[in-house]
Amino acid sequence: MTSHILAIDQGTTSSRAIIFDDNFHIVSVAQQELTQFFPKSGWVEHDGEEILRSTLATCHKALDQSGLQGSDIDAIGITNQRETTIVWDKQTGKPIHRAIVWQDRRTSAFCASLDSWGYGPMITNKTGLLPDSYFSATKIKWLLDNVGDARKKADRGQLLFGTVDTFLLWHLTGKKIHATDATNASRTMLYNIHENCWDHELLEILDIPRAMLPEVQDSSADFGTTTPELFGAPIRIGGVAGDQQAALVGQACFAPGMVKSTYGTGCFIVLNTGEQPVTSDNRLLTTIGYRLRGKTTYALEGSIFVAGSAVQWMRDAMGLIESAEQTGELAGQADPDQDVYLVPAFTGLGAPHWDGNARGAIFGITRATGPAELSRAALESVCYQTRDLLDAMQKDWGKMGDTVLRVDGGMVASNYTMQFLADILNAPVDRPVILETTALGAAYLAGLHIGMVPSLEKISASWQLNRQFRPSLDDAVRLRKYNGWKEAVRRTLSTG
Ligand SMILES: Nc1ncnc2c1ncn2[C@@H]1O[C@H](COP(=O)(O)OP(=O)(O)O)[C@@H](O)[C@H]1O
Ligand SMILES: O=P(O)(O)OC[C@H](O)CO
Repeated sequence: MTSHILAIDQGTTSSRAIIFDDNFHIVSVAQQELTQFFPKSGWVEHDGEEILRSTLATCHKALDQSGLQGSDIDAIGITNQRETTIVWDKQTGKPIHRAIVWQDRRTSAFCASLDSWGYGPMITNKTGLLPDSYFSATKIKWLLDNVGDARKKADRGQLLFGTVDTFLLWHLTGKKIHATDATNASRTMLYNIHENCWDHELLEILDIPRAMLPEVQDSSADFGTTTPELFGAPIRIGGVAGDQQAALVGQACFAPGMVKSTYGTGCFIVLNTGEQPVTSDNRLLTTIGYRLRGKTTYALEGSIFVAGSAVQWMRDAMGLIESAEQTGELAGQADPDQDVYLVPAFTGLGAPHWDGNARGAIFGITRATGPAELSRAALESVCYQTRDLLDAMQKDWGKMGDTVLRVDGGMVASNYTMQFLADILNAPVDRPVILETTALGAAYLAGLHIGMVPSLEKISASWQLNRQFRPSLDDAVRLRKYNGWKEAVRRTLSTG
């Protein structure tokens, strides 16, 4: 009989559930968009209960569409938007506040203080990260300091913290399992990635009770079973990883030097650096790529906060397009003589600038500029930022000469964007057959745990190319365009 794995991919834009068969072919997909709340400039929130509801709804829908029962599913793998912070009441399971999303900048000033108090190098040494509001730690502190009697309750052990994986695990297992995996833990700015444990000094500085934190497991491990009433039968949960690390697994980037870039709401480039963590001199993050059988594989990561969300902004806030797909077609019609640049610093700029105070800007508009030029500028901005990060990685890692970038995520459906990416990088870009690599990675992790996937080698052998985009832009044009981008960024930085 065929085996099946249900992958839950709880992303920033939407919750998705995907059922894979034992050849890791997709059997069914269900998706539900998530409400985005922007209560103040630079603040971004989600409703934790909506995250749970939409996740369960998509799981049920994927099961219905496939004609399968809960008892036909051998294991669940969970992957999630990372850093997004939920604090909930242990008794009721209800969040004490909306989830503070990874993009939220409300703790920027406090992070700048951490830096000015001299904690920056210690934080980087221990966690591989920089003191930035992107990560969970200062979001937890904000919740404890600003929500009613949260601090008192936390001190009494009545509150729990989790990233989205942990919150889902808690509810899927009937409030039994309070756990996360090493990849998610490595994004909290509270986890010592070298010693593989929560760091007491950081917890003390941020005044966060240790008892709120989940147990940290391998990415492929026993995460408990779902309560029988949810899907009609208990299902084992065998894999958990943050979405960017799950994509690293789904893209089979297992050898040091292999690199993937995922274009969803944001864009995240992750380079496998093997068993040794590499410290960046160029403001990239050192993070955990995956932890299997107690062995940690490290990665260097560059994080861009706005990728597909620039396209969403064009659609929802500006009303310039009706659907995301339209941007590619419009970009192809844009006037080649107009050098229009969009720097989408809607919530600051991530790597390698880390400027939380920068805000978006458009340069080079004339009376003739319209939706076509703006669409092109939005799509190209993602490619320029990828080049910024790969240049930084090249400096840190130094061995990226013939690296081929493996891409995935919603935005890589755009041929225009992928061709421009290859052009501006002057390097090939490989798009795989399965674009749902994040979910695929979570399914592989669950499959490894239950023995359905024998080895990482087997995963590598299964990776299939859909299309390779090869650079075809004239060198002089590439240089002119990229220099124009760098100038646009320079003028956008809050320090500039
Ligand atoms: N054809 C397309 N062209 C450009 N952008 C696209 C296209 N299709 C989807 N997107 C963008 O990709 C994002 C969705 O990607 P997805 O991987 O589902 O995101 P997430 O995992 O962050 O929820 C959206 O922001 C959307 O605007
Ligand atoms: O939801 P995504 O796919 O944009 O990913 C969000 C990242 O995990 C944030 O670090």
